[in-house]
Formats: sequence, structure tokens, C-alpha cells
Amino acid sequence: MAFEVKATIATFGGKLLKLSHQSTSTRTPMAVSVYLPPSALQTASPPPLPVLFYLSGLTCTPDNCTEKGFFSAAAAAHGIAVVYPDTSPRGAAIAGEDDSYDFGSGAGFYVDATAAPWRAHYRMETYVARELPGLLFGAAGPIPGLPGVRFDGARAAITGHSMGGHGALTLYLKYPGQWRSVSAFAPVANPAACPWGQKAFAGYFGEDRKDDEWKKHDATELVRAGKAPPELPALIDVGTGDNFYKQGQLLPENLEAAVKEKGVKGVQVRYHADYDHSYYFISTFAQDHVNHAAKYIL
Ligand SMILES: N[C@@H](CCC(=O)N[C@@H](CSC=O)C(=O)NCC(=O)O)C(=O)O
Repeated sequence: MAFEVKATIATFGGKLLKLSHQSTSTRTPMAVSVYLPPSALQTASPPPLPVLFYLSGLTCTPDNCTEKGFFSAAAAAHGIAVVYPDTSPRGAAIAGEDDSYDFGSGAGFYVDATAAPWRAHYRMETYVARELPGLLFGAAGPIPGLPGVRFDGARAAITGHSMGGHGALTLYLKYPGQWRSVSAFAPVANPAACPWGQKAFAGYFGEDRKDDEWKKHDATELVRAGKAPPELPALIDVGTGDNFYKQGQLLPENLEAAVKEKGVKGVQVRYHADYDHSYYFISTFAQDHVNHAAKYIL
């Protein structure tokens, strides 16, 4: 059995499952939580569930969003499952991996590191885009004790916050057809041009890879390089009271400029007066993001 169920929590008529499994991508145990809406639990063989992936930000585990993101109410109403991966491998025993909040543990940036020593374990792109979908969307029921529960890989959407917003946008652009829509809360929209992204990319790829490798993992650079479809079904929310926005960590305007320059349609960026970077902001707009995904996956 791929997943081990660590906890089952009743919420909004459905169940939040805290799962653990041994990852072949990161070569570590990985935590992942999955919200099952009530519709998944009402019959022994429910129809396969549409799925929204939520990628969390720096320092987070799956618990931050499941405890205070409030996606479950809207997900329950629509009959959508929500998957919450962790933000990095844990306990890889790499020197320095726990030294800072914005690199290493809790800061995997949803990329596959190419630089030593990180490349042995820090493979969050493959983990989120390939390994987890493979486990969840396989023919066998992936959840121990709930053999009838299936997830529909043809109806998947992706969202995320901050570092996770960067992950959602870049994985959407890098894996055409895998996700039907994308959205982001306060995303790190141009990591190659902000301190968080520069630190992470220098560590995971090397300082000397700025002109090639870094750009492949940067939403703004991907759009500039023509990697966005003509219609990009993206909803992006940013709070104007967000200190990280004010400090130039997010740079959503650079993404907007690239979208405009390339004539990409369908991208909606909303600026909300006074909202900060926290889960007060995320929970306020969570329903809008689930509704956005629902338009494409129901
Ligand atoms: N501890 C750091 C700030 C870390 C932080 O704010 N993390 C955000 C995501 S930031 C971008 O990816 C977060 O979601 N934190 C968890 C939470 O529950 O709020 C510092 O001290 O500056």
C-alpha cells in the first residue's frame, strides 16, 4: 500500500486524511494531506473525484493550509478533493538544510535541484508533478481503508501560496495538459529577480545557471519565452498590505507585463487593499480559488 493513514479528521461533512509514504523522488518519507468531500464517502463506489492541488509556501507543512486556509467548505460543496503536499523533503540529513527558513527544509521551491548535495533529495518538481499524480490517479484505490475512492487525473487543477504560487504557476506552464486551471495567492511570480528566488536557485541550480536553468523555473520568464498557452486560465490574488509584496519578493507586475507583451489572454490579477501575506488573506479568498478551479474541472 503506497500511503499510510496517520490521521482521519471529520470536517465540513468530509474527511481530511493525513497520509505518509516513502517517496521515490525525494528518497525520504513524505507527508501529504488529502481532503475528501462528503460525496466521496456516501457510497461504496463513488465516481472518480476531481482534484485541486494546493502548494504551500515557505516554512509550511500540509497542516498550515488544512488548519486555517478554509478550502474545505467550498471543496465540500463542489465535490472536489484537495491535495496538500509538503513543501520539501524532511530529514534528508544534508548539512545546513535546517539553517534558514527560505532554503532547504520547508523551502523546496517545487524544482528538481541539479546542484550537489541538494540534487539527491530535493526533487519536489518530480514529486508533485509526476510521483504524487501517479500514486493518486493509478487504477487501484490509493487510500487504505477506502478502496472505492478514486481520483480523476483528467480533472485536476493547481493552486498555491507564495513559494507555492510560484510552484503552481510554473508546474502549470511546464506540464501542459496536466492541470486544467491554475491560481495563486501572492505568488513569487519572478523568482529569478527576487531575493527568495535568487537564494533558492543559486543553491539548487548554481549561481552560474542564471541564464539558462533559472529561467526554466520562473513563471515570468516562461511566459516571456512563449511557454504560456494563448488562453491561460489563471486567477492571481495579491494583498497590497503584504510586506513581502512591498519588499519585492513577489513581483506580480513583472508577470502581468510578460502576459501583456506576449498577448496571453485569460489571466486575472486582483489587488486587494490592505490584505497581508497570511492565512487571513488566503482564507478570505479561498472560496474564489476553489470556484475558479471548479469552472474547469467539474
Ligand atoms: N518565518 C518567516 C516568514 C515565513 C512565511 O511567512 N511563510 C509564509 C509563506 S511565505 C512564501 O512562501 C507562510 O505561509 N507561513 C506559514 C503560516 O502559517 O503563515 C519570517 O519570519 O519572515
